[in-house]
Amino acid sequence: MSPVAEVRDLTVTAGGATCVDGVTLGVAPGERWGVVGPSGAGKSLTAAAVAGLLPPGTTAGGSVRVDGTELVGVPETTLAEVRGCGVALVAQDSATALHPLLAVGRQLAMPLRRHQRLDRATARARVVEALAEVDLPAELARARPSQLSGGQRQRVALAAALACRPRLLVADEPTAALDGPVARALLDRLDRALAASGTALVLVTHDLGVLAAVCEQVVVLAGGRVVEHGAVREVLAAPAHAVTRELVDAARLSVPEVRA
Ligand SMILES: Nc1ncnc2c1ncn2[C@@H]1O[C@H](COP(=O)(O)OP(=O)(O)OP(=O)(O)O)[C@@H](O)[C@H]1O
Repeated sequence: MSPVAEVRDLTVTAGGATCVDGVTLGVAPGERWGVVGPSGAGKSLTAAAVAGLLPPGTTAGGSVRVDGTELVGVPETTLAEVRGCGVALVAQDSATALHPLLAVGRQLAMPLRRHQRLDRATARARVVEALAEVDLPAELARARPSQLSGGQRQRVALAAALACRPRLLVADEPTAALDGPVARALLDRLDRALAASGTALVLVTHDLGVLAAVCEQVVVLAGGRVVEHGAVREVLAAPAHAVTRELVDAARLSVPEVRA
């Protein structure tokens, strides 16, 4: 099967500095990759490039293909099409991107109608389904984000990302703003929603426990470069690079926690 995402020799420069330097990565359908590394390693910029959402002031080189469509050096219109349904992003602050006063259902339905050209009734049904996938009741479609808890808002952001049934979800520290039990509950929903839809995942996390619980493959970045990659279980059990060893030592992760 052709890969969902193919990243080849990706570079991202900002203000004359090379922040991502030659990253290569292939994501197969349904596969779950974690991206870890110290602060400033280039994890977020790599994730943003894969999602076609690099911030202004940055320039990408190399190649990022999602579902066969090139994202580097293409017009915003092409990126917008791919973001519609090929790839979706959920970030630490995704919940804050929701309009606080606009009903949840309307916000989730808008991209479905625009990108998938669903009629009103079909979009509404899909919104209810997307909310159910993250364990939120249909009535919540009528609520405004300002009426919800932080955890509920982040679940809505996750439902919004998954509503179009993207082939790839890019999640950049999606639980960083949530406390322990709420974060675990969100990851549990993410896990189940991905399993149900067969959506592949690229997950940026600083938490090796989260990595081990959610992902099968990992890429370790340092200084914008890939220093190690492979199966999570193997990399965490026997880290080959000093940076990975430091991360593992810091997390004091026990091997039985690692996802099979
Ligand atoms: N919009 C931007 N403009 C200029 N430089 C940036 C921008 N975004 C990131 N950088 C720089 O690029 C480098 C990599 O940043 P990035 O956010 O990808 O790292 P990270 O591994 O996600 O770090 P953290 O774990 O701290 O979030 C850093 O040196 C950062 O200062």
